[in-house]
Amino acid sequence: MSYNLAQPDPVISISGLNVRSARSHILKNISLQIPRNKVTVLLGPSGCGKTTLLKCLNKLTDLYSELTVSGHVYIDGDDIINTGQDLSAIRQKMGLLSQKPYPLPLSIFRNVSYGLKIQGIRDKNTVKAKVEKHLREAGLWEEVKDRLDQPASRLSIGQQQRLCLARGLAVNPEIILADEPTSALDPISSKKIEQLFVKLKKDYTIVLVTHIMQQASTLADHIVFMYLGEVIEQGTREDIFERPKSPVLKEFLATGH
Ligand SMILES: Nc1ncnc2c1ncn2[C@@H]1O[C@H](COP(=O)(O)OP(=O)(O)OP(=O)(O)O)[C@@H](O)[C@H]1O
Repeated sequence: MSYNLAQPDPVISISGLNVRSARSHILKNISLQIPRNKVTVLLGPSGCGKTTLLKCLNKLTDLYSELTVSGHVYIDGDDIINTGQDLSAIRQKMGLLSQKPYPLPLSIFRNVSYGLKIQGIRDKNTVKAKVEKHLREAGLWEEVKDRLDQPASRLSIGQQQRLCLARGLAVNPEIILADEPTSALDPISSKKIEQLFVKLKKDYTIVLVTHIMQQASTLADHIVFMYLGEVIEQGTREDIFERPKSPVLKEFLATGH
């Protein structure tokens, strides 16, 4: 499957992005476009900067005073790196899924309604309908519909990860950022998350960090291969897996690191 990488309206456009710590140059002059309603996979060996790049997209880098970020990250045309814009408004555009699920210490229902509250939705019937909608989107409704008032902590880890996805979707994001979201999950739960991503890209733009090649080759529309803080190659999965150009990508495909 091929598509035009140079979309007229990429949801995220990055140019000249650099991240430095006192000791190292972590991201080196990254320029990249992330297409709308596609799955973009950030692929590369451990330590190449995938998570740092993901953190730049929702300004989580602000939490690390040791990091200096320069350059531009445009989300829907707004440069979030050089803006006085309210951070929570920027972050509301994005749902974040991390390696391990972190449900709130609340019931299953309230984990999802929490996201609705953030948006000021309080009408009881609307909240109920939206909680069901997002649990369905996250493929969890059938498993939890009879125990919505139970603590989220009683769910399996795979179910908790889908609950966190539902909670993220309840904030009505445009973009889902996922940092190795299946790394703590068993193969069946991992498969479920992968299948959800394929469905969700119809309505959301997904940026997924993984070093699992199988996952990249099943899910990705667009793959960005990173190495030592640089984008080395990007393209469709055919470009990356069948026609790799650079020696480091060839080596990574052959050895996994
Ligand atoms: N807050 C920080 N301070 C200093 N160095 C950092 C910081 N965060 C990340 N780094 C360094 O930046 C480099 C890239 O880290 P990052 O976590 O982005 O890599 P990654 O590709 O996601 O790796 P992995 O696949 O192992 O999670 C690493 O060398 C890491 O030690």
